[in-house]
Amino acid sequence: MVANKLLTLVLIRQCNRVLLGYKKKGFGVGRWNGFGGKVEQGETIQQAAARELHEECGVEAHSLEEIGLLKFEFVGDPQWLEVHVFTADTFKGEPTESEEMRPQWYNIHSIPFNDMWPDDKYWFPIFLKGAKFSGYFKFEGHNNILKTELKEVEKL
Ligand SMILES: Nc1nc(SCCc2ccccc2)c2[nH]cnc2n1
Repeated sequence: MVANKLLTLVLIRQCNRVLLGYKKKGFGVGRWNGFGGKVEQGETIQQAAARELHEECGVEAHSLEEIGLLKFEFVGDPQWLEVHVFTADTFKGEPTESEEMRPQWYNIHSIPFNDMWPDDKYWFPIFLKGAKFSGYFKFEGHNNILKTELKEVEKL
Protein backbone atom coordinates (compact mmCIF):
# COMPACT_ATOMS: atom_id res chain seq x y z
CA MET A 1 0.00 0.00 0.00
CA VAL A 2 1.59 3.25 -1.14
CA ALA A 3 1.08 6.00 1.43
CA ASN A 4 -1.16 8.80 0.27
CA LYS A 5 0.52 12.04 -0.74
CA LEU A 6 -0.60 14.70 1.73
CA LEU A 7 -1.69 17.99 0.17
CA THR A 8 -3.43 21.11 1.41
CA LEU A 9 -6.03 23.43 -0.14
CA VAL A 10 -7.10 26.78 1.33
CA LEU A 11 -10.26 28.63 0.30
CA ILE A 12 -10.60 32.17 1.67
CA ARG A 13 -14.30 33.07 1.78
CA GLN A 14 -15.73 36.49 2.72
CA CYS A 15 -19.50 37.05 2.59
CA ASN A 16 -20.33 36.47 -1.07
CA ARG A 17 -16.86 36.08 -2.55
CA VAL A 18 -14.13 33.42 -2.65
CA LEU A 19 -10.43 34.01 -3.35
CA LEU A 20 -9.16 31.66 -6.06
CA GLY A 21 -5.81 31.48 -7.81
CA TYR A 22 -5.03 30.79 -11.46
CA LYS A 23 -2.35 28.05 -11.46
CA LYS A 24 0.47 29.28 -13.72
CA LYS A 25 2.59 26.10 -13.66
CA GLY A 26 2.86 22.61 -12.23
CA PHE A 27 0.09 20.32 -11.07
CA GLY A 28 -3.31 21.67 -12.12
CA VAL A 29 -1.78 24.34 -14.39
CA GLY A 30 -4.36 26.46 -16.19
CA ARG A 31 -7.10 25.90 -13.63
CA TRP A 32 -8.52 28.15 -10.90
CA ASN A 33 -8.15 26.59 -7.46
CA GLY A 34 -7.65 27.36 -3.83
CA PHE A 35 -4.11 27.78 -2.59
CA GLY A 36 -2.14 24.78 -1.46
CA GLY A 37 0.47 22.16 -2.05
CA LYS A 38 2.67 19.68 -0.27
CA VAL A 39 3.13 19.04 3.44
CA GLU A 40 6.85 19.13 4.28
CA GLN A 41 8.65 17.10 6.92
CA GLY A 42 8.30 18.54 10.41
CA GLU A 43 5.21 20.67 9.78
CA THR A 44 1.62 19.96 10.58
CA ILE A 45 -0.94 19.86 7.78
CA GLN A 46 -2.41 23.13 9.06
CA GLN A 47 1.04 24.77 9.16
CA ALA A 48 1.63 23.58 5.60
CA ALA A 49 -1.70 25.07 4.51
CA ALA A 50 -0.84 28.46 6.03
CA ARG A 51 2.66 28.35 4.51
CA GLU A 52 1.44 27.52 1.00
CA LEU A 53 -1.23 30.24 1.19
CA HIS A 54 1.42 32.81 2.10
CA GLU A 55 3.92 31.56 -0.51
CA GLU A 56 1.32 31.52 -3.28
CA CYS A 57 -0.54 34.80 -2.70
CA GLY A 58 1.14 36.65 0.14
CA VAL A 59 -1.63 36.59 2.71
CA GLU A 60 -1.60 35.28 6.26
CA ALA A 61 -4.83 33.60 7.35
CA HIS A 62 -5.69 34.22 10.99
CA SER A 63 -7.32 30.90 11.70
CA LEU A 64 -7.69 28.05 9.28
CA GLU A 65 -10.58 25.66 9.85
CA GLU A 66 -10.45 22.21 8.27
CA ILE A 67 -13.70 21.70 6.37
CA GLY A 68 -13.02 18.90 3.92
CA LEU A 69 -11.08 15.76 3.15
CA LEU A 70 -10.72 14.71 -0.51
CA LYS A 71 -9.01 11.58 -1.77
CA PHE A 72 -8.02 11.31 -5.43
CA GLU A 73 -7.02 8.17 -7.31
CA PHE A 74 -5.60 8.47 -10.82
CA VAL A 75 -5.81 5.33 -12.98
CA GLY A 76 -2.32 3.88 -13.43
CA ASP A 77 -0.80 5.78 -10.50
CA PRO A 78 -0.48 3.85 -7.24
CA GLN A 79 -0.11 7.04 -5.20
CA TRP A 80 -3.37 8.54 -4.06
CA LEU A 81 -3.63 12.24 -3.20
CA GLU A 82 -5.10 13.12 0.19
CA VAL A 83 -6.16 16.76 0.13
CA HIS A 84 -7.01 18.50 3.40
CA VAL A 85 -9.27 21.47 2.64
CA PHE A 86 -9.25 24.52 4.92
CA THR A 87 -11.16 27.77 4.96
CA ALA A 88 -10.74 31.19 6.62
CA ASP A 89 -12.71 34.40 6.39
CA THR A 90 -10.08 36.84 7.69
CA PHE A 91 -6.49 37.35 6.70
CA LYS A 92 -3.61 39.80 6.89
CA GLY A 93 -1.98 41.29 3.77
CA GLU A 94 -3.12 41.86 0.21
CA PRO A 95 -3.55 38.97 -2.29
CA THR A 96 -0.56 39.25 -4.63
CA GLU A 97 0.41 37.34 -7.75
CA SER A 98 3.27 34.88 -7.35
CA GLU A 99 5.21 32.66 -9.74
CA GLU A 100 2.65 29.94 -9.02
CA MET A 101 -0.69 31.70 -8.76
CA ARG A 102 -2.63 34.76 -9.90
CA PRO A 103 -5.24 35.55 -7.22
CA GLN A 104 -8.74 36.83 -8.03
CA TRP A 105 -11.97 37.23 -6.08
CA TYR A 106 -15.01 35.40 -7.45
CA ASN A 107 -18.63 35.97 -6.50
CA ILE A 108 -20.01 32.76 -5.01
CA HIS A 109 -22.69 32.76 -7.73
CA SER A 110 -20.12 32.83 -10.55
CA ILE A 111 -17.46 30.29 -9.61
CA PRO A 112 -15.55 29.36 -12.82
CA PHE A 113 -16.20 25.60 -12.56
CA ASN A 114 -15.44 25.05 -16.28
CA ASP A 115 -11.89 26.21 -15.56
CA MET A 116 -11.44 24.25 -12.34
CA TRP A 117 -10.83 20.61 -11.45
CA PRO A 118 -14.01 18.68 -12.46
CA ASP A 119 -14.64 17.42 -8.92
CA ASP A 120 -14.96 20.95 -7.53
CA LYS A 121 -18.52 21.40 -8.83
CA TYR A 122 -19.58 18.52 -6.57
CA TRP A 123 -18.11 19.60 -3.24
CA PHE A 124 -18.02 23.44 -3.64
CA PRO A 125 -21.78 23.77 -2.87
CA ILE A 126 -21.24 21.96 0.44
CA PHE A 127 -18.31 24.27 1.25
CA LEU A 128 -20.35 27.36 0.31
CA LYS A 129 -23.22 26.43 2.62
CA GLY A 130 -20.77 26.12 5.50
CA ALA A 131 -20.91 22.34 5.88
CA LYS A 132 -18.06 19.82 6.04
CA PHE A 133 -17.43 17.08 3.48
CA SER A 134 -15.46 13.91 2.79
CA GLY A 135 -15.04 12.66 -0.76
CA TYR A 136 -13.26 10.25 -3.08
CA PHE A 137 -12.83 10.75 -6.84
CA LYS A 138 -11.31 8.26 -9.26
CA PHE A 139 -9.79 10.07 -12.24
CA GLU A 140 -8.67 8.86 -15.64
CA GLY A 141 -6.24 11.57 -16.64
CA HIS A 142 -6.99 15.02 -15.25
CA ASN A 143 -10.38 15.60 -16.88
CA ASN A 144 -12.43 12.43 -16.58
CA ILE A 145 -14.03 11.27 -13.33
CA LEU A 146 -14.81 7.53 -13.34
CA LYS A 147 -16.12 7.25 -9.78
CA THR A 148 -17.47 9.71 -7.22
CA GLU A 149 -18.15 9.25 -3.52
CA LEU A 150 -19.10 12.36 -1.51
CA LYS A 151 -20.87 12.92 1.79
CA GLU A 152 -21.47 15.75 4.17
CA VAL A 153 -20.00 15.07 7.59
CA GLU A 154 -20.61 16.60 11.01
CA LYS A 155 -16.98 16.33 12.02
CA LEU A 156 -13.81 15.63 10.01
N1 LIG B 1 -9.67 21.49 -6.17
C1 LIG B 1 -8.90 20.41 -6.48
N2 LIG B 1 -7.60 20.43 -6.15
C2 LIG B 1 -6.81 19.39 -6.44
S1 LIG B 1 -5.15 19.41 -5.98
C3 LIG B 1 -5.21 20.59 -4.63
C4 LIG B 1 -3.94 20.63 -3.87
C5 LIG B 1 -2.83 21.21 -4.65
C6 LIG B 1 -1.82 20.37 -5.09
C7 LIG B 1 -0.74 20.91 -5.79
C8 LIG B 1 -0.69 22.25 -6.05
C9 LIG B 1 -1.70 23.09 -5.62
C10 LIG B 1 -2.78 22.57 -4.91
C11 LIG B 1 -7.35 18.30 -7.14
N3 LIG B 1 -6.82 17.14 -7.61
C12 LIG B 1 -7.83 16.50 -8.20
N4 LIG B 1 -8.97 17.19 -8.12
C13 LIG B 1 -8.69 18.34 -7.47
N5 LIG B 1 -9.47 19.38 -7.13
